[in-house]
Amino acid sequence: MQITHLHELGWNHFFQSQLTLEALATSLPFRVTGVQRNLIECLGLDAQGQAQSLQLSTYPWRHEAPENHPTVGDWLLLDRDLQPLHLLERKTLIKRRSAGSEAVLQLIAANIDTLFVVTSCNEEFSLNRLERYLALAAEAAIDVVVVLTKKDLCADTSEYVDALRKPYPSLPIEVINATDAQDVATLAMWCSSGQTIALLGSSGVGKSTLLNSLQGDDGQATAPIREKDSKGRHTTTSRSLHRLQGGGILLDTPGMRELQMVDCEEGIQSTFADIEQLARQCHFHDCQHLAEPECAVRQAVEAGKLEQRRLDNYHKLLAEQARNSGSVAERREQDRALGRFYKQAKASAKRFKSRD
Ligand SMILES: Nc1nc2c(ncn2[C@@H]2O[C@H](COP(=O)(O)OP(=O)(O)OP(=O)(O)O)[C@@H](O)[C@H]2O)c(=O)[nH]1
Ligand SMILES: [Zn+2]
Repeated sequence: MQITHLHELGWNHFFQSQLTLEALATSLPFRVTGVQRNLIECLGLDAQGQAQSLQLSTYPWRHEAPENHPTVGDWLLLDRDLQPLHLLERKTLIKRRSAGSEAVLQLIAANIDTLFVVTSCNEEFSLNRLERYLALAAEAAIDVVVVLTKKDLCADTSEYVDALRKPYPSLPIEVINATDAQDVATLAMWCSSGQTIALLGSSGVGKSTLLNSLQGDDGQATAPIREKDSKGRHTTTSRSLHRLQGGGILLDTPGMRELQMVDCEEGIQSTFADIEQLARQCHFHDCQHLAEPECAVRQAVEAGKLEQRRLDNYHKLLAEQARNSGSVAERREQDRALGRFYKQAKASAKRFKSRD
């Protein structure tokens, strides 16, 4: 990816304002384009203003909590010798619980401005799934645009739009044929220079198709680009960042799939603001809206004002997030305890050694 100005990578006032004038003059911001095991890939301008893609070791972060490790989309400050100084504060962050039984917090992506939640005008469309995505985005404080694909294969798309409009009147919804570049141009206003976008959606809804259409003639840029690192070695970089026709950046990482709710209570609350509002009229202030008497939420369901499905999903997502957050917190505590154990073991080993 060729760049001549950091703005093309998404650099803006939010990040710049974190730097003192001195830091601005003496350090170099690089954007993280990929993280693989012990290597961080990043892209920026060197001291001569030349575009550079670099691979750096994650070693300086080895003692940091998972939340403080670099992730795709992060801005990393380097010194003039291209050595890492520190990460800049994130505008937004998407995280998840890792797959498998181990409850480890994984960072998915940082500094996304707009999330395109992609779903199709067919049986794949699921309000439950959309509510989950909306809660995740709300928790990360990322703006959402719902993109309904495959309109060309659907006789009447209004039922899908209406189902979303009712609970979310101000949510931007775009109905498109993802294979048609002209149609996809309706998304241009979110894809201008300096903007970072990500796609979220199930397999087969048209994310890759949409990416290709948004890239226009630059479509081939989807393939990994080989660039030289600071030592002149060839590296494959920028695999997760794609430049769009409008100048924006699309951040595409495998981790966006199978997102689970972690630390997401506020996101769920704002996504289900109607239920939260009704809950204020429940007789018990800690009403769970299950079997309590004088529950305004259940009354709304009985009166046909609130879908039973929506209430069920609200309960399900809250339970899921409580379970995941709990286990992540437990896991953090275990890690901390293990860290203390290692430290103690090291200290006593030293003591024994000094006795020899
Ligand atoms: N007719 C039509 N076909 C579409 C549209 N969007 C996607 N498709 C087709 O649907 C199939 C799946 O699209 P992909 O772009 O591969 O879906 P994806 O979301 O990237 O899927 P994963 O890579 O599995 O996550 C492809 O054959 C596309 O050509 C659309 O709006 N209209
Ligand atoms: Zn209630």
